[in-house]
Amino acid sequence: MPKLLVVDDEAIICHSFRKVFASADVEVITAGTVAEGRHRVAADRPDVVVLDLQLPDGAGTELFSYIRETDPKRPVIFITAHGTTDTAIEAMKRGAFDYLNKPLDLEGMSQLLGRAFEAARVMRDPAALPDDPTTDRILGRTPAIQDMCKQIGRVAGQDVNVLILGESGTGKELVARAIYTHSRRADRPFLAINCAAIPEGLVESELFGHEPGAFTGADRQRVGKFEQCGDGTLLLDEIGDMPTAAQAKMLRLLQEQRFERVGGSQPIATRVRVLASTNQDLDRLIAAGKFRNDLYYRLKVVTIRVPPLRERKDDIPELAHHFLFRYAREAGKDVRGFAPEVLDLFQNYSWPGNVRQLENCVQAAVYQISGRTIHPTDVLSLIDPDTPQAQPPAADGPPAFDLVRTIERMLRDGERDVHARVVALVERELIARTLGQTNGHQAQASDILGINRTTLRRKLRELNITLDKVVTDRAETDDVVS
Ligand SMILES: Nc1ncnc2c1ncn2[C@@H]1O[C@H](COP(=O)(O)OP(=O)(O)OP(=O)(O)O)[C@@H](O)[C@H]1O
Repeated sequence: MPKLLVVDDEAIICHSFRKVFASADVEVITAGTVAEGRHRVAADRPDVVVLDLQLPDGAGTELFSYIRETDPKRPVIFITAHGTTDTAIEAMKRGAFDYLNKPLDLEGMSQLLGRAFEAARVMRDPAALPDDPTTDRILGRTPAIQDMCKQIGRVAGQDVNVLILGESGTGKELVARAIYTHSRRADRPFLAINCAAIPEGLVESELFGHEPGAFTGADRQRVGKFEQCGDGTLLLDEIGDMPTAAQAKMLRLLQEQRFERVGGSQPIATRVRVLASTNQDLDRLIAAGKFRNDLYYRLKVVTIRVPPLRERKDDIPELAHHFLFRYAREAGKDVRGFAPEVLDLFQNYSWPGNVRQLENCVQAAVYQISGRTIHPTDVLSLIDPDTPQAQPPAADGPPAFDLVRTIERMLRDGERDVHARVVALVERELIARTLGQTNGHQAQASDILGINRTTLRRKLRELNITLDKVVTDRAETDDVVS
């Protein structure tokens, strides 16, 4: 369970944090003085620290210095009272994660803490290359993924900026973390910013900070991610969505290793290593005038392409088992494996959402089943039925499953809900094959099956049956699906 240490002498503040995180599976530890805070940091090793600037036996910045010395990566958030913001900004320049103003806004506070826990997780759980037995490994043995890992190994130790390209869910963030983990900056911070998730007008300020009065609402100075990151690594996720003004500033930063805060005129030097990633086609964005060509050329000196899952299907069984064991452990369930038909189904599917979709599919199946084995009926509704590869086998193809073997296995594995699941398997097979015989003609299939068309359509939807050739006459198109 993640641990949060709150160092504040006001009981009401400590109480607010306990209340906000009561239901969030976060252990909240509190301390009222610098000395006690120091003890708690050493004894409890919290993931995130929230620190009041003014404590009875000294300044919060004293404790902050101690934390920076012992673990420079641990996110620290300051609580500032009126008039202490400048000190908080100074702390940000020395690498604090952020600061909260009193009185505390509970919603803003829980969002900020969520980001801090995520940053702590990313830095704590290093992403590793396949031959490294630790933590979040990049799994896969296909040549495509092995080549990618070799490339990561080659560039990680060099201090160059890297552009990571790949479809959504292919593992770009994992690649960025692996580069960081294997770099000389692994003991420095790793921060990520998603350019698509920040309102356009705020991206510049988020990255470079701003001076008071830089724009309406900028009443105080703000330190941006580049200053905050020090000599760490910054991932600019979804860089294709970076607004044009921020792109111009980024270009200058990459050329000169300097930037100015928004509304400021004093150049600030930076040593941050920049990793950028996108799932967009940057060439197309350049052609459309949405992305700067010169910035692209600066970024793409070292480019890593993360292959889509459909181009490395041989990795699917390993990934699927990895997610199965991970989520079975998380759910506290004794799920042991996949029926062979499931792996066939996975191999024949195109996975438009890539590894993330496979992960979500396995996770959902693990959570919803009651037995020890995942069967086709447990995953079919989780795979996009419109993708041709997800279709049931043709009527004249090999049998999709052996009914007797399947029933025997379910009983042997001590599975539950056996009746509903076997009936669904049989129904699916029967309907798919009947429609195969009628060449997709639903009216004829209803006649053969002896069920009305509305029921047939409902079953098609419930059982996720899609058809190669559905003969849809006008009357059928007008039917209402119940
Ligand atoms: N090769 C891999 N081995 C193990 N896990 C992987 C692999 N590739 C991706 N994953 C897992 O798949 C999920 C999605 O990966 P990630 O978030 O890195 O994708 P992404 O390309 O950054 O996605 P997006 O473009 O949507 O942000 C994560 O949980 C990640 O750990």
